[in-house]
Amino acid sequence: MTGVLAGRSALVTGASRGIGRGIALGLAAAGADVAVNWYRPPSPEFGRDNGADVASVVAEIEAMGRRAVAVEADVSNGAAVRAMVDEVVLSLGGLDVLVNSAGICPFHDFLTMPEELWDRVHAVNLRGAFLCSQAAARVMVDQGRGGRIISVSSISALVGGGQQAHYTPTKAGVHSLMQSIAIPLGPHGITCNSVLPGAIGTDINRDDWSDPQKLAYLNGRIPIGRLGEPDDVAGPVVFLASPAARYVTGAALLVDGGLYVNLQ
Ligand SMILES: NC(=O)C1=CN([C@@H]2O[C@H](COP(=O)(O)OP(=O)(O)OC[C@H]3O[C@@H](n4cnc5c(N)ncnc54)[C@H](O)[C@@H]3O)[C@@H](O)[C@H]2O)C=CC1
Ligand SMILES: C[C@H](O)[C@@H]1OC(=O)[C@H](O)[C@@H]1O
Repeated sequence: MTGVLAGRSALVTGASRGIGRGIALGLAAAGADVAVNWYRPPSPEFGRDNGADVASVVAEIEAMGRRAVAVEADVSNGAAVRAMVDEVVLSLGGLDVLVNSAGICPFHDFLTMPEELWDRVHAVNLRGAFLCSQAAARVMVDQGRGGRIISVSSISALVGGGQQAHYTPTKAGVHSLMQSIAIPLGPHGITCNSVLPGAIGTDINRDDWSDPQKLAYLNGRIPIGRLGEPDDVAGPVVFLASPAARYVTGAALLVDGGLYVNLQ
């Protein structure tokens, strides 16, 4: 889909690594200029510092001949999100595509789960998608040239996880958010959709997949025959961002190699 996004400006949250990084590179390969959101956690318990990672993503995008800008913000902080979107508009001259990819999943037992952990996972995954979507939509409406909002939900919007009682509701919520905002934004030519990745190899599941039995189980359930990679998610996101998807809104696209349908 080279060139289908030429002249468009995109913002990808959580783009310093993992799926967000893959999406940022995919959008740039399709012709978009890209703002790469990253986050510096207040302490290591909130995740690792992404300063070095984001510099390499910016460099890779610039090497493709596109403009790239790194924008730091905690997506759960409304003031920081609105300042980030203002900075993107100033740097790239507008905003046509938002991809909400920032997310966390600190695996935890249900019976001992602290309220604070529940709140943080919701703040980053769901409140963050709301804040970024609202700030971006305001810009898109003012610009008057339509737009695309795409959120990285999950197969976890459809199925449970024994260590994910805090996480799976946020992923169902993110998809529901896209459905609801598709209604007021449709008349402005702004489409709102979600992608639902299955099991994609990134930092978020590195510890969980260090159990060889779990890894073998997951591999065995995927009809396509392998775990996913960030680039597997980028293609469907580029499609949803492209003119070819102009009549797709409020939709959810499973990107899971068939994991969901393979019960037996
Ligand atoms: N890896 C997988 O199997 C799947 C992942 N997902 C979703 O994909 C998205 C990306 O996750 P991965 O790339 O897998 O994990 P990852 O851990 O590699 O990336 C997460 C990104 O979110 C950023 N982030 C975390 N907290 C943030 C905050 N408060 N503000 C801004 N950015 C923040 C991190 O800095 C990082 O760049 C998440 O929303 C996750 O829920 C969905 C389905 C499957
Ligand atoms: C973090 C998990 O391994 C991963 O995240 C998801 O959303 C998938 O459902 C997997 O559970």
